[in-house]
Amino acid sequence: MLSTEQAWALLAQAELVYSREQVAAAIARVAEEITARLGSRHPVLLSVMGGAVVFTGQLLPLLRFPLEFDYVHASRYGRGTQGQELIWKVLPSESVKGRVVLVLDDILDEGRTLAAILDKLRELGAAEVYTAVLTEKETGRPKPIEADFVGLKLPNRFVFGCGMDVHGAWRNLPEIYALKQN
Ligand SMILES: O=P(O)(O)OC[C@H]1O[C@H](OP(=O)(O)OP(=O)(O)O)[C@H](O)[C@@H]1O
Ligand code: HPA
Repeated sequence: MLSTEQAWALLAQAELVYSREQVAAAIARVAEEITARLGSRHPVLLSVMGGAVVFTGQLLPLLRFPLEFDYVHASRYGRGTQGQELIWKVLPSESVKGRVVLVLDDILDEGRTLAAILDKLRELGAAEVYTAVLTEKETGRPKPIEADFVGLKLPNRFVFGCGMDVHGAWRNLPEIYALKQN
């Protein structure tokens, strides 16, 4: 865990990538796109804990149509900055069977997390699966999946804020920052 001083030092040295106003505008646009595409489908929204917590909390009140809410918990970065094998902490519930499902996540980086979640949902018999991400990192490398709804594009840097953590800290920030490059 970072010490309190280390957490503040990381933030002081970081670069602002998107302001809270830019994040809010992107979420409002994504909400309109989701409404246009899924507003009549009574979907199950599946939030990927813990990173999607801020995106989910800001998006849901902008969706004025019938939906159900559930969550999964999968992690492959832990407190580090390099992805490892995906660890399932809470699997999708069987109630996704036959349903239109919209998966919400904070970031599409290498795409391995969402690809594994989509595989699991299809295995459980979801009828259609869509994905909405607050951010997508432009890694310059091919990804196993493409998101249906994307809020903001990110540079190929380690970022934090708006649900994304740096060594476990700063998910709570309303802006998005890039970690100082060494
Ligand atoms: O596209 P990928 O390279 O697979 O990375 C994206 C995933 O990484 C983060 O989760 P993390 O493993 O850090 O768990 P967390 O949500 O608990 O922070 C993020 O919330 C995404 O789910
Ligand atoms: O750049 C990132 N920041 C925080 N969490 C992440 N999970 C995947 N990529 C990132």
